[in-house]
Amino acid sequence: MTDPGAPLLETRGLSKVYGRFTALHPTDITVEEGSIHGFLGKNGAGKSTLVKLIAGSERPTAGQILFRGEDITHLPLVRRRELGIHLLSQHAEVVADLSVAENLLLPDYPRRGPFVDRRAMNARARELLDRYDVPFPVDQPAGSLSAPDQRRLGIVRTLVGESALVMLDEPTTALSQEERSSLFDWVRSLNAGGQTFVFISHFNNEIQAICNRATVLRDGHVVADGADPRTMGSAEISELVVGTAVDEFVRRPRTAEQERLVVTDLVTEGVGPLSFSVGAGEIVGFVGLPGSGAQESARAVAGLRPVQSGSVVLDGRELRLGDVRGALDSGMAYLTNDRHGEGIVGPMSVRESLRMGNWPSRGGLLSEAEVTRTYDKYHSRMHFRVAGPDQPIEELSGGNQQKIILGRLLAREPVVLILDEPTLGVDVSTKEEVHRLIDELTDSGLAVILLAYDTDEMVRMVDRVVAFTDGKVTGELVGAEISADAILARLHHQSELADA
Ligand SMILES: Nc1ncnc2c1ncn2[C@@H]1O[C@H](COP(=O)(O)OP(=O)(O)OP(=O)(O)O)[C@@H](O)[C@H]1O
Repeated sequence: MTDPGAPLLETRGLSKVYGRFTALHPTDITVEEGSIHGFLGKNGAGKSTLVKLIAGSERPTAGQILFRGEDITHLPLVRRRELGIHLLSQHAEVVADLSVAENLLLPDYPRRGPFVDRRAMNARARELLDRYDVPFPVDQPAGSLSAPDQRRLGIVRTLVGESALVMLDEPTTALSQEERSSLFDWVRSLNAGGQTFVFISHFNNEIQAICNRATVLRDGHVVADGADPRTMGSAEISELVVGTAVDEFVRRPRTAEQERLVVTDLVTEGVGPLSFSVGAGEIVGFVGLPGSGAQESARAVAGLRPVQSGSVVLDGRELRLGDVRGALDSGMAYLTNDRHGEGIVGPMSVRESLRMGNWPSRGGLLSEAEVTRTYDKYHSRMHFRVAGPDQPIEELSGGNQQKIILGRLLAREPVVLILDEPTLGVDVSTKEEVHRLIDELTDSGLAVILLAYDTDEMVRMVDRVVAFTDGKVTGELVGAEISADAILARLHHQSELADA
């Protein structure tokens, strides 16, 4: 039985302390039945901690959780799932080599004697997917689905059986604009059917588009509960989240006087030949759909993809193709948009993580003082919310991990920086600080390639846009030609070409 507007979930004095660090101070919030409730806050504010406590994957230090008025604080995760409380966490991934049906019904497969009854399992999965209007074949490996489809599969999984409250922790990370809006349409239609959601995002426009309630956390404290974000402007939301007004950084466009990176006729695994260049001090935005060559060429230039032919010249020197180490040693730095797959060594401390692979030495010995200097420098610029320099990086919140990985690349003092979604999961105020930092570095000649789904971010940061279609460079926008509409029109034009 649902009762729209009634309290579905309440926390009373709920808190979480890790060692000497308080991630969540005693918290009282209410999530109403039938709402889409946003949890907002800067990196490390305590949003993931709160949803993990509600889901039961972390135990609270003190306080209570009430679900439909019943105290569930001491129920284990599986019992809460049976009540219909589910969490799709930040890095919830499907099991790539299990089929869609296996992922969906894991671990309760229908059995015939000791064996899994595949026919019954597939039929049950089909019925579930049909119910939510999701058209995947049930027997294909889940890993072959696109990123948003994997997200959808994750969500349908939370809806199997009893489902009352689905919490989505940054579900739009790495999704394109189109993929985001289709995910939103779907969440809205489920919500219209009575499903309650908690939604975490660093994008104000997503919060405004989808949430009808919001709770704002700051440094582990609730600073607002129950506000309706649809009635608020983006600047107002940012101010509530950060505590002060947030100035959007807009770069003064520059024209490069000297080429730094020149790529000619590059062919990499079915993409190309591609030719482009980036000047000293220039920021160039790469725009293109998957398979267009935008991301592929960026990865190939950094040595992360095999290259069949072509040349990459950095400051007049030809690089060996497909050689990551060589590219790195020549001053090329690449920020991945898959920080979990490529960027993190879990137990290493924050301080060490910033100099990993780039250890400073003094007289042949590791210079601890220099490692500390690097920490101090980026800590003050990027506002890591950490317990201290020796905290293991795996304990940090998602956005703080992203900042450490970016700091590590900058500490290498590269001459070419390739950034794939640099502010992924980074909060509104730090995003602006990251933009300022990159802008300053271009003053000393750093050449930057930027890939970003957020077109507003691109418009504010780049001097030039290079558009890719079907493995070729197909256009360029410069100066006043650069706008969100012009960039989207390029992308749209490309999808029309792809459909034709
Ligand atoms: N296992 C842990 N041990 C120690 N500290 C932790 C642990 N897990 C989380 N923290 C700390 O608790 C704080 C809150 O983290 P949380 O993941 O809830 O932040 P968040 O608001 O979700 O941030 P983000 O937007 O970056 O994902 C962070 O400062 C984090 O370092």
